[in-house]
Amino acid sequence: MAAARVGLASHALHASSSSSTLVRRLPHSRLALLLYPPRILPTYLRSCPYVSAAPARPRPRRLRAMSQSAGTPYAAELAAAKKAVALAARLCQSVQQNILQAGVQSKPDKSPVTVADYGSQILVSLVLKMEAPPSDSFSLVAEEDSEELRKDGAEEILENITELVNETIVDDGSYSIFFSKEGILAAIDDGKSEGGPSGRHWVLDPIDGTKGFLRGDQYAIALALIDEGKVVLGVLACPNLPLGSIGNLNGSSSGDQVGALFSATIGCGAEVESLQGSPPQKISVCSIDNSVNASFFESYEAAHSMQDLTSSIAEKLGVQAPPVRIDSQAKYGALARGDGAIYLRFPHTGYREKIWDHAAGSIVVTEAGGVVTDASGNDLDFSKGRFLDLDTGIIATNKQLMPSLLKAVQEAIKEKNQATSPL
Ligand SMILES: Nc1ncnc2c1ncn2[C@@H]1O[C@H](COP(=O)(O)OS(=O)(=O)O)[C@@H](OP(=O)(O)O)[C@H]1O
Ligand SMILES: [Mg+2]
Repeated sequence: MAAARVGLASHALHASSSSSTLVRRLPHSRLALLLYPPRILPTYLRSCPYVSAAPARPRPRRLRAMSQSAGTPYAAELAAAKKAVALAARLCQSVQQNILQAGVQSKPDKSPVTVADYGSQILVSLVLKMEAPPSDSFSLVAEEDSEELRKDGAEEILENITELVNETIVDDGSYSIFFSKEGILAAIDDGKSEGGPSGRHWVLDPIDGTKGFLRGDQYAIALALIDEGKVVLGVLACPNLPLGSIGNLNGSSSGDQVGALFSATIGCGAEVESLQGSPPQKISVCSIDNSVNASFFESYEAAHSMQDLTSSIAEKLGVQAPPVRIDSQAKYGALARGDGAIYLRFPHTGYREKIWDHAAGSIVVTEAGGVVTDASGNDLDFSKGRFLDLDTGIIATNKQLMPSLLKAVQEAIKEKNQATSPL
């Protein structure tokens, strides 16, 4: 089956270069740092050598306050999470725009994505520390750490990250904070938490789908909160995903707007809004109950999922449509709003799934009425640290299709194992 490809580089360029409603212009306050009591300031913000008040700049572009339903559980955390990923998305968009303009994607050079990865993680960590309600201790389980940046030869990249982060903060205007290089390294290492079954842990993939990011295609900034071992909220910023459906599966959107922000809080449903700040709309998974009419998502990268197995599953279900291959957790977002019916992810043997690749996406889908399980039908367990301890793969769909999907998955796996096992 030929795969439909959702690549929207030209939309991304358009979206990020347009005069954006993502921001509103507010006077830059040099006093902002003083508004936060020292006990909730990040360590690196309390240490004078690392940061200083940023020089005032004209016309800061402060991120618009995101919607927040007071009285709902985790409302303040959700507002902070949305603001964090939207700010990080802004940094990523500007880097991706530069990559595409410079034509780096045709001759892969990992350094721009590295700068964006670290920059995104620093900004998310900063916003969470500044905006989320203080808890006993701040715990962030994130993909990046500073080890590589502390090595000889990494000076230029560290310089670039520092500059980019500081520019993004000044441009936004919410905080009068200026990172030194040491502050940047310390902020990255905020993400070294191991997570676990007790307490609260933020879980972050600063750029999920790095290969898609480099290609100019889909990627996501994925942030979730785990409370006592359960994912309780998730946000997915997908800067290149059309705000409307990609249901026609040919890569073009039903409208011109690009940049979707998915969010979900446990027990409160899932929503999508524009990354530029439109009112959130409730979303739900599709209601298809006959798999013949279903379409399915899988990884864009063949190395990330066993496509022979997914095509055998699709065949057993009678799926007619070609697979829709999208990078990153944008797949979960698209599934949650009914753009497709099934998500299949079957990494090659030996790969261990990380919690930041599924925490945000899975709650967006379950709160939209879907089901996310491993290949044996077990719920995903986010309480075991940085890895998911899984049986074989991850599948997601609506409640009606799950029984037949599980049956097809188990049959296809059995056949594959029989075909590969020595006699
Ligand atoms: N070998 C292998 N097998 C399975 N999965 C892997 C593998 N290697 C990486 N990864 C993880 O996949 C993340 C990207 O998600 P997807 O596979 O859905 O998207 S993509 O098609 O690769 O773009 C990708 O996330 P990022 O590293 O954040 O891009 C990885 O965490
Ligand atoms: Mg990832």
